[in-house]
Amino acid sequence: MAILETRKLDKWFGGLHVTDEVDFTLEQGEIHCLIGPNGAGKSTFFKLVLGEHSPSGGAILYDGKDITKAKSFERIRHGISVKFQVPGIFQALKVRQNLQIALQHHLQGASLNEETDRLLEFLKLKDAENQLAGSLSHGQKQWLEIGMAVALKPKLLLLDEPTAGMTPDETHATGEMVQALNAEGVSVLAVEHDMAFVRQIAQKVTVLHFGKVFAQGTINEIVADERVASIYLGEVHA
Ligand SMILES: Nc1ncnc2c1ncn2[C@@H]1O[C@H](COP(=O)(O)OP(=O)(O)OP(=O)(O)O)[C@@H](O)[C@H]1O
Repeated sequence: MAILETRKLDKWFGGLHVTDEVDFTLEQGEIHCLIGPNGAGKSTFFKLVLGEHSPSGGAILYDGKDITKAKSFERIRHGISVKFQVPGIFQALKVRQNLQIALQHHLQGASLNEETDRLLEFLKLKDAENQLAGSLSHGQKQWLEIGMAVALKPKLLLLDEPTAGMTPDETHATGEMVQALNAEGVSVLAVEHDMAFVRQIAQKVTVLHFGKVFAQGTINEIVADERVASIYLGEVHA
């Protein structure tokens, strides 16, 4: 069963066709990566799924329900959570306080503390729990941001370039976190440029090009596809 489906999803910005009749399916329990050259429309697709842009046409279904016209906060309440490229953490608060702000939406008292501890361990931030979030390294900030998204107990986690600016070790550790979340039942849609990361986590890959679905398959199928290689070299036009 699909947790997320788009049908002929369309978005124009003025005369620019940025999302072009995209039919996309993300199965329940899947880790699905969205790749494509700069300007392919990946972030726009994300924002359409989140309700930050309204589509020019087509439909978005989440867990079998039509959410095309639902507000962003309603989508989040139904279990869609997102980590954007730019950390949205509270820099002047401690790491622990950041997580508690997100967790207190559904937890209080002892269980709030227990879950904060569990999440700190999971994010490899236990030693940094009393540091101000603004003083964390770039990679640690990204993990805290993932933690803030995970704290909302999503069924579908959207990750926009979660490993941007990370070292290879941090990238690998992030992949392990995503896989652990997935093992707990979270479906994941990630926009990512780092192909090592995509290879590590993706069960399915969709390639966008000029706003259209250009190719879909396993990572091995995608890297073996010469047409996909050529769009990154700017040789193929839709
Ligand atoms: N709010 C907007 N208004 C007008 N044009 C926009 C807007 N947002 C994005 N675009 C344009 O839409 C196209 C797709 O942009 P988008 O950010 O979705 O691509 P992307 O695949 O995420 O790119 P990147 O990998 O560089 O982040 C680009 O040409 C961009 O300039």
